[in-house]
Amino acid sequence: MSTSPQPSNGKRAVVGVILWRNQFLTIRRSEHVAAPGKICFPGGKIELGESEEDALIREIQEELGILATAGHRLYTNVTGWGTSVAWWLTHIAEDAEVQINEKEVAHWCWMAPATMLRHPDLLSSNRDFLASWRNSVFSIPGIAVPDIWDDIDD
Ligand SMILES: Nc1nc2c([nH]c(=O)n2[C@@H]2O[C@H](COP(=O)(O)OP(=O)(O)OP(=O)(O)O)[C@@H](O)[C@H]2O)c(=O)[nH]1
Repeated sequence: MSTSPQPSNGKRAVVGVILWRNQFLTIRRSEHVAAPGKICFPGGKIELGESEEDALIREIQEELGILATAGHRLYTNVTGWGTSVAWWLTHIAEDAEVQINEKEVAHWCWMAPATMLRHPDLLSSNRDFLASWRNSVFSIPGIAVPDIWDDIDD
């Protein structure tokens, strides 16, 4: 767990890290939301009085039309724009059928960590999450940091 030096603006968000065969479930944000077209994990803002777990499950249902379960919190940071983000290991059923909400999500896919880290459209705060994982600030059960990352600058 890490605390970033940026001050928080009081906004809180939660993000779901969903794994399948050494890949993460990633979305491309739609053109109608903040940070349009950026690549990131599913998630969103935590409403007043809502727990991180409830917000996580609600956001994944809204964006992907699937029922998720919260595993545990992997990491927290504060984005460059002041939002406090909780990053949760999250589980979905093997046979879950994703149906994206096109107002919020343009596309989804499974993406290898190194591909995500190198992606030109990656949401910048996700680079911090991936770099911190790579630097063993936290571990993600079920997946090892890929060796190929030795070649990538962070
Ligand atoms: N969904 C998502 N948000 C992320 C990620 N990483 C990250 O820093 N965030 C930040 O978490 C916050 C949640 O953003 P969001 O725009 O997805 O939330 P939302 O759907 O509730 O927004 P809205 O209701 O205003 O449309 C934003 O500040 C966003 O930049 C990520 O991987 N996925």
